[in-house]
Amino acid sequence: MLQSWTSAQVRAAEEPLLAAGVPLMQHAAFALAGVVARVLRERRGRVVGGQVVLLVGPGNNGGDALHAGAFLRRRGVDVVALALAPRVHDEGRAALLAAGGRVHEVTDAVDGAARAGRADVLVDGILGIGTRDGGLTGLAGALVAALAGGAVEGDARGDGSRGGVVGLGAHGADRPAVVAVDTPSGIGVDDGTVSGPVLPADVTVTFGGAKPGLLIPPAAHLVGRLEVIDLDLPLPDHHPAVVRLADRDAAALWPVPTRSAHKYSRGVVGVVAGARRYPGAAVLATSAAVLAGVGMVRYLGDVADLVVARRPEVVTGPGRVQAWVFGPGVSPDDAAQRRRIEHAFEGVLQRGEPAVVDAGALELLPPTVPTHVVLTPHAGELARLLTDRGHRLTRADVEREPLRWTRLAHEMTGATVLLKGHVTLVVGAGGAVYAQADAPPWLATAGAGDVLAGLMGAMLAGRADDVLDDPTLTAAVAAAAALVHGRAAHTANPDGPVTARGVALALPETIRTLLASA
Ligand SMILES: NC(=O)C1=CN([C@@H]2O[C@H](COP(=O)(O)OP(=O)(O)OC[C@H]3O[C@@H](n4cnc5c(N)ncnc54)[C@H](OP(=O)(O)O)[C@@H]3O)[C@@H](O)[C@H]2O)[C@@H](O)CC1
Ligand SMILES: Nc1ncnc2c1ncn2[C@@H]1O[C@H](COP(=O)(O)OP(=O)(O)O)[C@@H](O)[C@H]1O
Ligand SMILES: [K+]
Repeated sequence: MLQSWTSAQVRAAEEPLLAAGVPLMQHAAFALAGVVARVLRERRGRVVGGQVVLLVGPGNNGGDALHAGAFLRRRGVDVVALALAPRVHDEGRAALLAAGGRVHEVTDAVDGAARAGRADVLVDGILGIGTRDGGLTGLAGALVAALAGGAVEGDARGDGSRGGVVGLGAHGADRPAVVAVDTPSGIGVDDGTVSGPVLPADVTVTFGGAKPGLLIPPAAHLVGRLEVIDLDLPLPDHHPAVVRLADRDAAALWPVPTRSAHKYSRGVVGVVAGARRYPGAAVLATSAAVLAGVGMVRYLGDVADLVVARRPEVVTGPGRVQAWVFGPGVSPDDAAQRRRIEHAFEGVLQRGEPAVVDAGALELLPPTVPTHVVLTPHAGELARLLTDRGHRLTRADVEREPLRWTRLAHEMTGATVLLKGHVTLVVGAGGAVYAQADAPPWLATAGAGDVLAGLMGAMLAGRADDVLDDPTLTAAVAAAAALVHGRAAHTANPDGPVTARGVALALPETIRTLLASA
């Protein structure tokens, strides 16, 4: 499990250690230097003679970079610090100079970007957890915009004149590798927002514990490989701000049948999905539930013949269920499906049956529901859900601030809310937040959401009693389902195209491997 803490939580945790004289910056800088040396070795085969440029801001983040530069200098690395503020960390600056490094005061963004572009490794020590709202501005902003965007020199100067391209470009062995100190500078450290230029990192070396913005999009896309340096900070272990589950966490949440299990004790999942116009969604959702392993799958809808032809294990017609899946391939103006879902919601509200509410069923949601109801919108559906409740939003608004709007949807509806995307966010009881990044982009394909809904329904059916006993469990189960879904896409076809059906078919093998790894 990867846990993360807000800037305020990290500051509170470091306070007693700093008061006791623990040299946290030295520890952080030493570890940072180790990572930079490793990156130099990966790129050039050796550390000695490597060219490192430090981008140094006004605070302790810059101090980390300067001290790391001093350590690297002693290992024979050529280190130049580009000071991007009138004053940089005094001790760090002195340490770098004493070790034979150089400090260059930058006054011109284009000149700074040109110097930075020549490095083997660029260390981004402009801002860390001291970042105020608004992202990078001024000289640092212009320099990073030039580097990150491949901007034309004149653009970076802001004077309209044209010159050579100084940007890093998207790829290429010639561009410097970027190592971010604590966070890529300029991101919203606590919420993952990006409101100005940010240098995308190849590696982010974060201290004490991860920060929420490193896990939440859009900033999460700029982090590269994340390395967490443990500084033994007394962080509130039971109250991380955002969590990312690992395989073993998902395995521990999986409903594994005991020897005495029978099909009813393992759980029945009821699926209200599909229509004559969208029959495939019913097949995919029921298939995923069957293949994820559940006592029984009960299908309610108009395409029962097709579902049974494709999945003979499925039973049709009403009866008892332990958990529901509502909505894949359902249009809210389909009167028969609407009636079935509204009727089933009575069980959800009265008997506490957990439910996954997807696609067309999102529009049939009662005003408020318990947390054992999981909404699974994509960004467009979340925008519509909140617009219907008085917040006019577009898909782009949701993509800019996914945590904010997922949280609001949880607060307004009471449901556990899972926002689908490259990073899948879940906000549940008590405001717990999960951010899963397990899926390849190949998973962005029609029907993949139907598979997620069916798979999650199977998990909830298997743990229906536990979910009722422990309201916090629903969000964890939803996050685990997202993890398994992403892993199944990798299993279906590592690094290549996948179909939703292929992802469903990969579930048994994925779950077996997951349980074996625990
Ligand atoms: N926690 C730990 O355990 C450890 C933490 N360590 C390190 O300390 C780092 C935090 O250092 P920090 O507190 O000095 O803040 P930092 O991010 O360097 O920036 C502060 C300066 O930036 C300025 N500024 C802010 N926003 C701005 C903006 N948008 N645009 C322009 N300027 C802006 C701000 O100005 P002000 O708000 O004061 O006006 C202030 O001058 C942390 O990330 C980690 O690297 C390690 O050394 C040891 C272990
Ligand atoms: N860029 C991406 N990278 C990885 N997974 C993605 C990406 N975009 C979407 N996904 C995943 O693909 C699935 C798509 O679901 P959804 O949008 O509901 O499609 P459908 O309704 O066609 O089934 C979700 O699980 C989502 O998390
Ligand atoms: K930084």
